[in-house]
Amino acid sequence: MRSPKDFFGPLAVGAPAPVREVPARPSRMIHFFDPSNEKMAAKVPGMVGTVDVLLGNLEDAVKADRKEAARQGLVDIAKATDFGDSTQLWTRINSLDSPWVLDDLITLVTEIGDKLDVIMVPKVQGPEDIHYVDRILAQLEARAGLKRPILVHAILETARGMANVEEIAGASPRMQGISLGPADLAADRRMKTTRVGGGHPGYLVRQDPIDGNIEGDRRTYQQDLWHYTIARMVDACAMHGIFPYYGPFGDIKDVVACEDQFRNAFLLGCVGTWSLHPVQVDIAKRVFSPSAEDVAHARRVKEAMGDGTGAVMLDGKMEDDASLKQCLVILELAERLSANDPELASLYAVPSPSEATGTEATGTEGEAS
Ligand SMILES: CC(=O)SCCNC(=O)CCNC(=O)[C@H](O)C(C)(C)COP(=O)(O)OP(=O)(O)OC[C@H]1O[C@@H](n2cnc3c(N)ncnc32)[C@H](O)[C@@H]1OP(=O)(O)O
Ligand SMILES: CC(=O)C(=O)O
Ligand SMILES: [Mg+2]
Repeated sequence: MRSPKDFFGPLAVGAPAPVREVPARPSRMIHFFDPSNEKMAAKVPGMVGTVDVLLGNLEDAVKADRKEAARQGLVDIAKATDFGDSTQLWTRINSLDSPWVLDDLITLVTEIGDKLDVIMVPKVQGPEDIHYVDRILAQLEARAGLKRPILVHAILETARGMANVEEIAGASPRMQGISLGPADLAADRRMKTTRVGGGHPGYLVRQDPIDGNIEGDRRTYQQDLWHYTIARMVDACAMHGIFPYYGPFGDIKDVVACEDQFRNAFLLGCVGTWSLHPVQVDIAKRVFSPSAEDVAHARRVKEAMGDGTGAVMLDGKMEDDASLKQCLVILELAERLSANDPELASLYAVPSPSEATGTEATGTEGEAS
């Protein structure tokens, strides 16, 4: 364990100082693309500004004989593309035990380290994996003369990683967030599913027999296979001031269940999800942006609560310091998203920067519909 005094010191001479706080940039959808797939890669420049994160994937879903092409494809795209202020560039490197990962890190940090915001590390087993990446990144950043540190995102996709999730979340000031990896995690846990995320009709509870008739008509209720895992990941991330994400939803055609899965994660505290196909981008945007109704309600609670202490009645419900805190989470998110999105700013009636210097916006519920 590092001493708290050393935690924010660079791990290599000449490397940029670690961040003290993870930047809270919008990352509602981490959009995956395969840089070795020419058709898919050609679409990437056109997606800048329409997605919060573009992620060049080098790991699973890229064929073994296309690994070098994917790495070089990502370098070429990053060099040729201006990602602007509203889209980040991330990558998912190959796993730490693979023959490709060292070249992934060396090439990407050296060639496009100034453009890369976050490196996603798959199959993280414990804090030792983050420490390994942390030191190598510091050395490569120093050699490349980078001025800002590249952040690290872990995928939770092994039972050991799950058991160590709190230590992983706090392993380095580089830690930006954690995503659920339901496909590998299911395999590693020896779950009996064959899907990439989402629910399963067999995982259910059944209504008690009526009048003792076990063969009678009894309702069943499908349960959420991922509830425990996501909730624990959210707690680990919140505890360490980093961001939790749902991961992939593989049933691309089932946009309804995809939206449900995303919304469960949003309600439990996740800030975003992965989009694997263009059809999932708008679902993620819709789900991970709070509704206009929730924003308007949060604003009313804030106004009604005055100095933020005590209890008031609003529409027949008790509001107090704790419900206000929940409302502030919604308002802070709405303001952050509005800063880059005039449509959301108008939907939420968030004042423009010049208006914000005057008095606070009021009477907005009618406009935010
Ligand atoms: C468990 C995990 O590790 S999940 C993470 C790893 N997996 C991934 O990254 C998968 C990424 N996504 C994909 O590979 C693809 O979307 C697939 C294989 C699922 C489906 O691809 P396709 O069969 O081409 O889908 P489809 O025909 O509906 O595509 C429609 C168009 O969208 C494009 N497209 C598909 N996915 C993407 C994407 N992720 N980004 C940009 N464009 C895309 C296709 O190239 C196609 O373009 P066209 O209209 O010019 O022909
Ligand atoms: C996300 C991922 O890699 C998985 O589900 O295995
Ligand atoms: Mg995986």
